Amino acid sequence: MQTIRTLEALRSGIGALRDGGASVALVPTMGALHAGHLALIEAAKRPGRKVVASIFVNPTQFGPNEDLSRYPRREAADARMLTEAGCDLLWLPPVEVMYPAGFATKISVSGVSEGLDGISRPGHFDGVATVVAKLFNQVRPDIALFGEKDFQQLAVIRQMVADLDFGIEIQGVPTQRDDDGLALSSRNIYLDDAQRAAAVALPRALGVAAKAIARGDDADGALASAREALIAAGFVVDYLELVDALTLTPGTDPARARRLVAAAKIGATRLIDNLAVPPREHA
Ligand SMILES: Nc1ncnc2c1ncn2[C@@H]1O[C@H](COP(=O)(O)OP(=O)(O)OP(=O)(O)O)[C@@H](O)[C@H]1O
Ligand SMILES: CC(C)(CO)[C@@H](O)C(=O)[O-]
Ligand code: BAL
Repeated sequence: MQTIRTLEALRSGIGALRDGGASVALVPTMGALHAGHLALIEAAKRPGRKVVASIFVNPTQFGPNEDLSRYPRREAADARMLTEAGCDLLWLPPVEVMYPAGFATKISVSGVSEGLDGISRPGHFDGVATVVAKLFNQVRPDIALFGEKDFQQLAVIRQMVADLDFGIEIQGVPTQRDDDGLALSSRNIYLDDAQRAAAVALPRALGVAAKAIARGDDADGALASAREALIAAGFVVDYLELVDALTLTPGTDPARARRLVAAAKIGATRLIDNLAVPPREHA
């Protein structure tokens, strides 16, 4: 696997990968890789397709009081994991390559980016959309893969790609979880043992609520119980909502696919998770 840090080398590296007619898949990440990221690499692999991963801790998607400075950085271990996983090229741009002096453009996706994390993390999705658009223009992949763990991010990117005619296929990959159900996340390393043990309440509460709502129980009651379970486990709940899986607006129509989405803090660590609530037949 080649590790590349300049745009010139990236251009020739991608050109070499495409030699002979291969297509290119891109897996954008912020590094500190875990099995969730490797599932994206695995899902990207196909005969006749080369896999490019990017690692860039994007400053513009972090709020002023967020964890940019302490976000885990483990370049060498990440490169080893990607090599073993069969990745063909690692794009590791320095911050001055992504945001040279005078950089002045912002991509802002309205609608799907406005609720949920869009409220709690103002400017976050502008930062994500802008850096992903840059990564798309730099790598020019045929397909890009993103995790469903960041469900709203996936919706924002799908909207941007459709609106701006990127012509890139976007594939969502199901959330990979630890044995007890906690979604894998680079931020899980911030949790101490007691917090890690308590964190399992998040997928559990979502699981109980999703089942109740799917069988037709009162959704507001199920959401309230889930919030109470999180508080009892020591979380401060940011949001726990039932939304339409496509528009991310309140999910009141049981005949449509819905998603339970949550963000909650345990200590200083903010975790997110979500679960599908399938449409009810004959609803
Ligand atoms: N558990 C997971 N299952 C599937 N995909 C995942 C998982 N965790 C992260 N991803 C995906 O990997 C890509 C890169 O994510 P990122 O590098 O931010 O990792 P992360 O674990 O989500 O980090 P963070 O803890 O900062 O949210 C995103 O598309 C994200 O949705
Ligand atoms: C998509 C992404 C790489 C953009 O910085 C980031 O938000 C992430 O890792 O999910
Ligand atoms: N995994 C999404 C990136 C972020 O939280 O900033």
